[in-house]
Amino acid sequence: MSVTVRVPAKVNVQLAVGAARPDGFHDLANVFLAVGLYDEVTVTPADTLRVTCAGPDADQVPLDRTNLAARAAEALAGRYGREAAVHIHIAKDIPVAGGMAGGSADGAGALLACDALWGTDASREELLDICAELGSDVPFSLVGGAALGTGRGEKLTPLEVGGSFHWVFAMAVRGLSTPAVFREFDRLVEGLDVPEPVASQPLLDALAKGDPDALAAAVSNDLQPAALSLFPELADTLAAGREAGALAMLVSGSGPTTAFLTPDAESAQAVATALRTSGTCRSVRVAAGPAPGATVIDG
Ligand SMILES: C[C@@](CO)(OP(=O)(O)O)[C@H](O)COP(=O)(O)OP(=O)(O)OC[C@H]1O[C@@H](n2ccc(N)nc2=O)[C@H](O)[C@@H]1O
Ligand SMILES: Nc1ncnc2c1ncn2[C@@H]1O[C@H](COP(=O)(O)OP(=O)(O)O)[C@@H](O)[C@H]1O
Repeated sequence: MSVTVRVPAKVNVQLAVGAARPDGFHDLANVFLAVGLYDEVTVTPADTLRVTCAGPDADQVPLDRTNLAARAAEALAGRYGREAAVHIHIAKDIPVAGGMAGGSADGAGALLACDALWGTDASREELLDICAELGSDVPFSLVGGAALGTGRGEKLTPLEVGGSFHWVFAMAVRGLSTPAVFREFDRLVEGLDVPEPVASQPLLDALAKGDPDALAAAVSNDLQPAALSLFPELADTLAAGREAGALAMLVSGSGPTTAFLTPDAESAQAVATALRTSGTCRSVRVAAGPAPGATVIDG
């Protein structure tokens, strides 16, 4: 018997970053929107814990115990005093090291899949606690939809969304490491007074109304200057999207995936076509959000 869970990618429509905390993390006002690009995580009983992965970026995914899906299975097994004896297969469609929380998605997916396979019947709170131990973005991958993440991003408040937003994502030729981008943020703000991160009310209103023009006027990402500093060519991708008529363009989280907000599904296709021919990115995908969080689709 196997269980398969589908888990979405995310884009951060606002990412406000505070000063580095004593523990090295940064307080955030992180407005997550789940989008319809998915990994599928399948767990099957096995003699020992084993991870396999298929998909365009599969060669960049670690298959050892550092894989977030393996860590999730071990964390749940540890709490319930059992062995994490499962084969975890990841059908990966979310770009790796792209600022779209692909690893976090696999962590949340494996957790939910193992919970169903083993019949542990952990409460939502318990699953969210394990997610927060695995990484700052993992709780949101479980929950999906739209949410404000505070603390290091793990404390979630669900947000109302009044419609579907149409996005184009441009994948870059290489990845960016999240810690390296936060370190670059620290370097760029050195000597400056970094304000407390707060969610933008106009942005929350735009989400609630489902108004793409208002959302376009309100999106922001405090990590964008750091991502551009480490990966200057991203400015060319952003410019290509602007020329193609996107309402707004920004780096997704720590990058280097760039995200383009468009008025509707048809204009998303047009912006995608222009980006594909611009020669400024590796590949282009269209996806709408909000999308549901981790969901058992089989088993
Ligand atoms: C930046 C964001 C925006 O959603 O995502 P990505 O763009 O990478 O997907 C997240 O904050 C990434 O979350 P996640 O990838 O889960 O990070 P974690 O494993 O918790 O932390 C990895 C490293 O990122 C830095 N980090 C992360 C979160 C945070 N609030 N402050 C930090 O300084 C720390 O250096 C930490 O050691
Ligand atoms: N299941 C996983 N899928 C992808 N990357 C993983 C996974 N588990 C651990 N990682 C590690 O996490 C790093 C960040 O990957 P990812 O979560 O895709 O990007 P981001 O943090 O930018 O959203 C990868 O470079 C990889 O070393």
